[in-house]
Amino acid sequence: MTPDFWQNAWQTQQTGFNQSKPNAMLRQHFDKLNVPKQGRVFVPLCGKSVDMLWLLSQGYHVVGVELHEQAVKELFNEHGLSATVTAHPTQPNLKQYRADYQGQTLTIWAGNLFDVQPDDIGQIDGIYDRAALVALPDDAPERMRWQYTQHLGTLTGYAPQLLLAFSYDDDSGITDKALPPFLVTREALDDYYAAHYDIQLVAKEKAEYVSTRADSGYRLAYVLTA
Ligand SMILES: C[S@@+](CC[C@H](N)C(=O)[O-])C[C@H]1O[C@@H](n2cnc3c(N)ncnc32)[C@H](O)[C@@H]1O
Repeated sequence: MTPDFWQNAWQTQQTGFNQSKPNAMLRQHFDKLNVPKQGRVFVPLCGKSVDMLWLLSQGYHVVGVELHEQAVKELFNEHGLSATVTAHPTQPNLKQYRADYQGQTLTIWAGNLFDVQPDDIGQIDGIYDRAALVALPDDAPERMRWQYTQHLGTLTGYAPQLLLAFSYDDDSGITDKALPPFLVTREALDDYYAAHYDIQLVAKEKAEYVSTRADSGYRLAYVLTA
């Protein structure tokens, strides 16, 4: 999806992906990454997810990237965090928001993930992908999802990753492929990541609602380790 699509989604409040409380699969499976306390967790396409507050509360520093700057401001404001805002030294489209939270640091780059470089985010010990990979299409010629996974690897050195995804009961009936969230099959995951990670499906839970299409299916949690 283009940046315009997401800016418009936020502006028109089509943000059904926002959660009111920390994700159950995050809480249950994040420790499988073995990220040391005080380690640094990267949250790509982070929105204003409360999952980041949960990660901070567990003793991790969090680094996120989000296109929609207003969402970043809301994240800090809604949790009573006073952000220090800094311009990027060379990239005019990036702005850093930073605050301390319970002894840890929350750093969010407001801007496009593809403009962010490894030096901007520093050493990363773990990655949390919820509604990031599935938010991107993979149609040729852009292959945005492929580009995302390769850039994520460059940014993080393929740090261990908790990746949340979903599947439908019956994929054959899904015809609307124009809007996110997109189905990411195991074959596609292997294509993106198998050269760098061991990919383990650690949970598959039946759910009545797995996407904005209201199709029932399964919530999936993958742990990716080098
Ligand atoms: C489906 S939402 C998920 C947000 C968050 N991960 C969550 O769980 O609530 C996808 C988010 O990615 C952001 N986004 C999309 N493309 C982006 C890009 N290229 N760089 C940074 N953020 C992007 C959108 O603005 C949106 O907030």
